[in-house]
Amino acid sequence: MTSTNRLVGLQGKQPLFSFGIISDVQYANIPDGRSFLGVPRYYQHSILVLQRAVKKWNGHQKLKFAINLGDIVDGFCPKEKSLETVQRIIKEFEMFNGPVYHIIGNHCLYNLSRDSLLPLLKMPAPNGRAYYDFSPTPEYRFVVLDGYDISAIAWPQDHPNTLEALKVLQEKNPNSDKNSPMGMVGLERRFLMFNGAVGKEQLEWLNGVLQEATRHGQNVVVCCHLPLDPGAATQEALLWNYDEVMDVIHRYKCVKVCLAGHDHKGGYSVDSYGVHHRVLEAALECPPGSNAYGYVDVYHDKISLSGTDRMASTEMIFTS
Ligand SMILES: Nc1ccn([C@@H]2O[C@H](COP(=O)(O)O)[C@@H](O)[C@H]2O)c(=O)n1
Ligand SMILES: O=P(O)(O)OC[C@H](O)CO
Repeated sequence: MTSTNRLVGLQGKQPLFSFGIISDVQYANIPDGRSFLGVPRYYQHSILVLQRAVKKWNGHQKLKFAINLGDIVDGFCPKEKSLETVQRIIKEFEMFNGPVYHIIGNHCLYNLSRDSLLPLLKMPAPNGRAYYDFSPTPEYRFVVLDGYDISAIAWPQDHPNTLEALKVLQEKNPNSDKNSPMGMVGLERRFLMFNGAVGKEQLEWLNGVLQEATRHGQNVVVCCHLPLDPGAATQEALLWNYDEVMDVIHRYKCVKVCLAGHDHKGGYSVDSYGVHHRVLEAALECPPGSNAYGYVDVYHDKISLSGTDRMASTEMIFTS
């Protein structure tokens, strides 16, 4: 037995690879505030959480990449400051010694148009898309979904995707404030303007990626700003067509874990097909001095999230 093997034996199995994770930084250089429901939001402190995350990730030394689950800037950021604020946050992410994979969130889109946002976030996606996949090792594939593909906040006002989204909201949400779920019942409460859907073309693309991953025997992690399982998030935070996306995912056995942000308190569930859903606690809601970030160890048979402070640790063991 070599000394390395002995060490592995003592410490348990070594991960195939590891990566850093954070969500909903929602930084703005404005006084602290509260959500609509009164939850405190620490707009200026959140950048410190991000800085501490990056420092920790760099100290770890073995993280292959980091994932930002969306909403790096807050909607209350004064619009004349949007560009410099987004650039400032991206610079903080760039202090990480490795690639960072970004996902767009509603607050990003309140600040900048999709066209200006995407080049700044340097997504590895062709044709101006905000959905993509990457394979950090032969055993794994990551799929990043754009939950604001069909959305009333993500495209020019006359864009077909905006018009399609407005039609959905008109049919599903009776309120004049389309961000209000007032009077809406159960899962129908997700039809809010700050959410959106994955369009038909993206669904077909997802199906193709999962087919290919299955052919290559890869495990898949799906990431989306908007949660995909009612068990892991409040109804008001779900992707409009989470059910259609999950129908595609459940056709295959390769998707083991879905990661999301948006629902700031965080959540965790395992659905009836054994897919793990982990919604991450927001950096924005960390009172000064506290944190919400983590790193994830990836194995053949499980994914283990080690969270800091407000981000709970979660061991996700695969059932098949
Ligand atoms: N229960 C709710 C939640 C939200 N709204 C509307 O959405 C806007 C954004 O909400 P935040 O949680 O990000 O503050 C808020 O300004 C409300 O218009 C709502 O009506 N009811
Ligand atoms: O981060 P926000 O302002 O989009 O809030 C999202 C809600 O918490 C979803 O329930």
